Amino acid sequence: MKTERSTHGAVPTARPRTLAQKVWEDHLVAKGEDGSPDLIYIDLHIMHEVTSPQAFDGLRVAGRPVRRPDLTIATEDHNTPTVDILNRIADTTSRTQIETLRRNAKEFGIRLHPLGDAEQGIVHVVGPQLGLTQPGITVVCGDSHTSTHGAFGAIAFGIGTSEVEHVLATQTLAIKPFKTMAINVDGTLREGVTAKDIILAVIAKIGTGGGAGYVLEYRGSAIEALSMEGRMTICNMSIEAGARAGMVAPDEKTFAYLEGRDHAPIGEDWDAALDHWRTLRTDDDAVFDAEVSIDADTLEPFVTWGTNPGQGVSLSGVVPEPSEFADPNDRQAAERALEYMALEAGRPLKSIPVDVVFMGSCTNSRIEDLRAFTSVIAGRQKAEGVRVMVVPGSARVRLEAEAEGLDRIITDFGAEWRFAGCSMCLGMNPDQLEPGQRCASTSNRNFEGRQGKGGRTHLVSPLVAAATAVRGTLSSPSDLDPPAASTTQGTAQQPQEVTV
Ligand SMILES: CC(C)[C@H](C(=O)O)[C@@H](O)C(=O)O
Ligand code: SF4
Repeated sequence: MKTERSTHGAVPTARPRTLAQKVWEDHLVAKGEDGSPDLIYIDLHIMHEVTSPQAFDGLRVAGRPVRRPDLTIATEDHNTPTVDILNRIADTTSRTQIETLRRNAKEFGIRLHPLGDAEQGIVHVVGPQLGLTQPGITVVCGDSHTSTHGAFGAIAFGIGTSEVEHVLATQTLAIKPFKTMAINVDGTLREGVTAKDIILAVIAKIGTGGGAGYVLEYRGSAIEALSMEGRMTICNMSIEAGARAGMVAPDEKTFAYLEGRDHAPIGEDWDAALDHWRTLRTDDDAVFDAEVSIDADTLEPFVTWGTNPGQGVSLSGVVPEPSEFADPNDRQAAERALEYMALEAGRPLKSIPVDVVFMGSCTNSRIEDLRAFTSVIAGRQKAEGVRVMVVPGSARVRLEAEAEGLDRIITDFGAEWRFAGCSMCLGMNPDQLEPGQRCASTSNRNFEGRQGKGGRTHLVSPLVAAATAVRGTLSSPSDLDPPAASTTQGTAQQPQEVTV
């Protein structure tokens, strides 16, 4: 995809810059004067059925075409069922949303990956998988978790429906530059601790509003050690810390992930791209507007106990006492959350039983997430009475998982193996919790009713989700292992295990 903007680094500058500043300045069409927004060029616009209908209506009324259909791509994800996907969608609103997107894509010449297509899936899984998400580009979507794409060193953020219309019409966006915040995560993660635990710990530390107005740059040895999937998990949840965007500087892992993907540059273009991408790092002397540090060595698996993603603690801990919160608002929020979650302060988190385990969402539904999940459940049986749903992020992830035999591990375990989509991440499709049900979920939001009216959500990593599915109570894989002295699996200490 060739865009219309001038050469990379068009704004000559000697001052040390952060990664975000470099990418931003590289996309400036017009600099805003006196505090008014900048106009920036958008390289990639991804769309789904929920936030696009009014934007297309606006274009129709104005008689305007889409300026760059070739930089625009749509997929169906939120309203889609994850079983019987080729049947007529039963719910009228969902069906209308999907049919409207199909009509709009056809009328405006936009590439759409519908249900049943090999590239259909959650919008934030599809972009990277096709190699559309690349270092140094700008990515927007009418969806807050667009921050996911920042894992490649892109500036990627969610926009509202009127902005979607603006981007469709002009391929530009008027927006003020973000302030920059460094999130330094140094050290080595212990076994069983993952990217999801890092980001839950970051949000617990800075709060759900801590990142407001900033683009977060995750850096440090623990971030460098993560796979691209792990980096996507972290950037995905930047919005839950209040930030519109999160980024990781691209490195050899990024390039290796991209090479050979459908839309990755090839030949000389690849070499030229690499030369540019290698410049996309925060300069040594650059100064961030804010910095936060997290010690990776001491992190443990994390779990949320409340109704916002900042209300999280180590899984080995207890439900906190609201009076521990100094801020009266936090105290009140904790009281209300405990009531909604039907939990009492002081209760060990590992004693909490769940009804459902949801393994999916744009936070954790890529192939590596499924590998992590199945590595724990392989050869075991799910806890009795617990419903376990495994939903790949895209049709391609589903195919990959099946080629590796992961689907067999999942169904042998007693879990449901579904088709791709947002599924139980939010209550916009048939996959929902019943009122009062409690769920360990690998998704990113635990708001009241998020997974279905009256449902209760505990956000966890795929490893914790898997161990919880085995034991039926919030657990980490280390709870499943035999004592250190023994290496035998399926012994008397683990009656829940079934040897195959
Ligand atoms: C429906 C969509 C606008 C929304 C978002 O912006 O994030 C959804 O994806 C979510 O996760 O809540
Ligand atoms: S999976 Fe969840 S968070 Fe991601 S886009 Fe879909 S609804 Fe939003």
